[in-house]
Amino acid sequence: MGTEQMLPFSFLSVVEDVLQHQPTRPTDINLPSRNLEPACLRRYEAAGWLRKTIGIIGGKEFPAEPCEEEFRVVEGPCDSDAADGAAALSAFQYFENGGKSVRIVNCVLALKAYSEWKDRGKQGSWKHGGNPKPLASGRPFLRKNSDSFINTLSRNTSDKDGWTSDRNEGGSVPNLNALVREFLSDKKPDEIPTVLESLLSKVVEECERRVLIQHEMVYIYIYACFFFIMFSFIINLTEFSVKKFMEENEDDNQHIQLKQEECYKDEKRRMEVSKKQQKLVERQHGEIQALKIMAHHTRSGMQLFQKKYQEELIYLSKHVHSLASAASGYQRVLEENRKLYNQLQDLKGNIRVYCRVRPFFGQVNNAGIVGSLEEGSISLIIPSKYGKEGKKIFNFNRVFGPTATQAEVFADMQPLIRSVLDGYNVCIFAYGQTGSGKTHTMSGPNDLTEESVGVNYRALRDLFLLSEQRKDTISYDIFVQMLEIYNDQVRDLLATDGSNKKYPSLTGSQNGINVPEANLVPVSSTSDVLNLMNLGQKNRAVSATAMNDRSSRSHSCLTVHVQGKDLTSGSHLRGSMHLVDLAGSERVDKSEVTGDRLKEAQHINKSLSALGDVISSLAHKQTHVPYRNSRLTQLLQDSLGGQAKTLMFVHISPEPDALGETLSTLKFAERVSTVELGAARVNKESSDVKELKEQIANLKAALARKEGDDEALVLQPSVNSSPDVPKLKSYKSSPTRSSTWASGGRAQPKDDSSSVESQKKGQMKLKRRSLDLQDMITHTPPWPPAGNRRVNRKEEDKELVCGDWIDKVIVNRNDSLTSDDSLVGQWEAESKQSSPMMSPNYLSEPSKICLEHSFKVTLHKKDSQDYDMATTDDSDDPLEVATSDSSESDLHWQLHMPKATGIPTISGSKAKKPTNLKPARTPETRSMIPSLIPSPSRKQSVGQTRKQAGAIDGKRRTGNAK
Ligand SMILES: Nc1ncnc2c1ncn2[C@@H]1O[C@H](COP(=O)(O)OP(=O)(O)OP(=O)(O)O)[C@@H](O)[C@H]1O
Repeated sequence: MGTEQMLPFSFLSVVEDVLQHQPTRPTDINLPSRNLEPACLRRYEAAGWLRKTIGIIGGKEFPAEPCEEEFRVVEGPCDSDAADGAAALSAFQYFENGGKSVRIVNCVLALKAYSEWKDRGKQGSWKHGGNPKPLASGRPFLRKNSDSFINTLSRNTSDKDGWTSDRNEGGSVPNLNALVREFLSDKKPDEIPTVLESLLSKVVEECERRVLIQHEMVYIYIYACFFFIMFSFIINLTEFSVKKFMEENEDDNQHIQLKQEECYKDEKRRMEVSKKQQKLVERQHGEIQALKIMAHHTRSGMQLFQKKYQEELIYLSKHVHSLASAASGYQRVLEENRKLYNQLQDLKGNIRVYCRVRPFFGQVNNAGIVGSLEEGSISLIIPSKYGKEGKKIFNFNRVFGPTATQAEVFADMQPLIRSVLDGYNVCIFAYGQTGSGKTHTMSGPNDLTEESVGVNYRALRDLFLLSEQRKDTISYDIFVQMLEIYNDQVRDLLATDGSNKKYPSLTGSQNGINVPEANLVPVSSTSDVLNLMNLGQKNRAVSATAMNDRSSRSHSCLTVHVQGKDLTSGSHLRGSMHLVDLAGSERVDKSEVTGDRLKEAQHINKSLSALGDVISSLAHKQTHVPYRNSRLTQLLQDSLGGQAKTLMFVHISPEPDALGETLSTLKFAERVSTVELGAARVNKESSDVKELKEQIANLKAALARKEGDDEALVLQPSVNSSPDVPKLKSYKSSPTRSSTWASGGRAQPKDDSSSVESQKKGQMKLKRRSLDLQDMITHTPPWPPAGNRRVNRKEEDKELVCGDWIDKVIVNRNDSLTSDDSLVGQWEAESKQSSPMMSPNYLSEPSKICLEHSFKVTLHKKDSQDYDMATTDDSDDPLEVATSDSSESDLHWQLHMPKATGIPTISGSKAKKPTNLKPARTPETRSMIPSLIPSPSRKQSVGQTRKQAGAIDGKRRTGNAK
């Protein structure tokens, strides 16, 4: 029992198996595994029991996997329980793996398993040796678990009913009793004990074997289960681990995925960024390319531009060069223009006017009434009380501001001064109200320095310099006179004897010397000049002390006379220069003075207004210029008309309270600047001319002497009976005068202010002067005395002809016949009174006219060229003939007169009359020339002309009487 209980199988089954496995008894399904052959299986198969033999259990073939078939045969080695167990295990595994049915052949354990499976009511079929039936579909009968299987086996072993019922149910398997009977039925009784014994022993053996096998199986199962469990555990564990790992990894994966996604996104972003960058790079590349192209273009453009620029630069440099040369040319042209302008001025004889503004006393930067200063203009700021408020502009040749230095002022007038050495007469006078700086400009301030010396000193220094430079070609003699005009009286400032000598009337110019009686001092150096200036200032100061500082109320005149001799040609030239410092131009009413001061002011006014009148007459080209209205104009006569170059320095004060005076000063100066004096003439004559002139002078002197002798016989009583007539001064040099100085002078025609009485006196003078001239001819040195004689003769002639002073006027070749005739008439009227020889009656005599005609013809022939020039140019020889004592007309006169007259006596004297009858190209003489031309029209009109002349003369005398 115990064994049974212990055994996992039933004894009966063992018996049954032993019985069944008897080789003698065939069985359809009992396939002893030990001897089961494949042929047996095939037989089963052929019987339809097996659909397919899957494998051979026993270690050779084993179904590794479930097949598609419904039935299966699991055949084990069947030689041991272990093999059965293994087969069963295979079957279980088969089910486990999803197999649908199994047929286990000759497998005890499998049978037991079937039994257990049956007990559970599982569906399916289990055939052991029976006809196989198809199993219904369903779950496998065995559990997966090995432990449960083992338990099942244990239970099945003790469960006999299950087995039986199964057998019964099948009906095909005989029970043990039947088996035993069947086994014993064919045995003999005597064999039974042995058979039983052997059967028993077989059963025991079988039992023992099975127990053994069962034990082994148990162990094997235990091990197997253990391993299985372990394996399952490991597998589960592995699965778990794998799952866990998978789960864990899932996070990681998610993380990684996220990261990857992020990375992907980053990558994507990076890709996008890189794409963008790529695009940017591409774009920039494109731009760079474009820039490169542009740079290339620019470079080529630049090169082109550079090339063009260089070309232009070259062109420009050429242009600039040409411009520079043009500019320098322009400068030259400007300079040339300036020179031409000056020449034009010279030709026109315009009085040049320079304006100088004195500094505002005590206020350095105060311009006062001066608005603006330019080179040639000045504007004054005019307040309303002086009329129209605003700026008034005055134009002059030059304007010097308060800062202008003495040197600058002198530089501009230097050429003018130098022309003195070329034989011109020059007059520079300073005009302006008291205190405006006239003396400062002309002489300089009281404390003289090298810089502050005035134009007087500078002019003389310049003259010395130039004369020194020219000494190889021209030898110069320079003389100086200093005169003062105070209260219309001339005084010699260079008198050394303190005589304070006055010259109430001026007798006329002698060789440009208006006051021959005054000291004429030779100078050869600047120190000489300074000494003389000092002397002049001293004399002036003496007078000033005596006469209550009259320096500003007198005109002072420094006259420089220059005589030059060309050492090569022998020609002579003569120039003079008046440097005049006028008295203040302020009005009398303003100064509110009385007594002597009033008288002084009146004289100043008179002289300045006479100056104004002269200038006005010159400006209006009037035929009559009233030079003799004042000593001042008389003194400046040579320099204010005809041949001189004249410069006026107008001075103004910038102080507002001087505005009225400044305005009138500037207006006057502006008027002066419009005056045309006619072209300046150089006082130059060749040695031949000089010689001839001397001869003329000699002849004239002889004629005059002869004439004088004749007249003396006639007029002796009347001359002697005229004690009032002043004795004519001889033209001998003063003690200080140079021995070389030509004291001969040109007699100026008298102006219309002279009275008829003076004409009579002139006749007296004529006689006396003729005597004097004879003296001079006898006693004076060859050249200057000759000139002297000539000039005196000429002067005498003029006086004889005119009998009165005829003011010098501008030469105007367009003067109308009427004016010519009027002048002729005037002359005739005057000459009628002055001398019977000059009367129209005399002129009308046929023989005299014939004489005149022959003279004129000769003169005309000889001087035709000159005369022609005279008709086209104001600065022609006839003017020289008319106005200059170096005139060549004298020469012709000398040359032709003897031929014409045959005797150089009174007829010659009379023959001079036609000279005075020249038409008024210059009223003095030029006017006479046409009258001598045998023009029918002119001749026809002689009577008429004379009538007109008589009428005008009547008028004039009336005027003179006034
Ligand atoms: N350009 C100048 N620069 C400096 N000082 C000057 C200038 N002009 C004139 N003066 C000064 O002004 C003062 C008056 O000048 P100045 O005596 O020359 O005037 P004036 O017109 O000659 O007067 P008057 O008619 O009374 O002789 C002097 O002291 C002189 O030095």
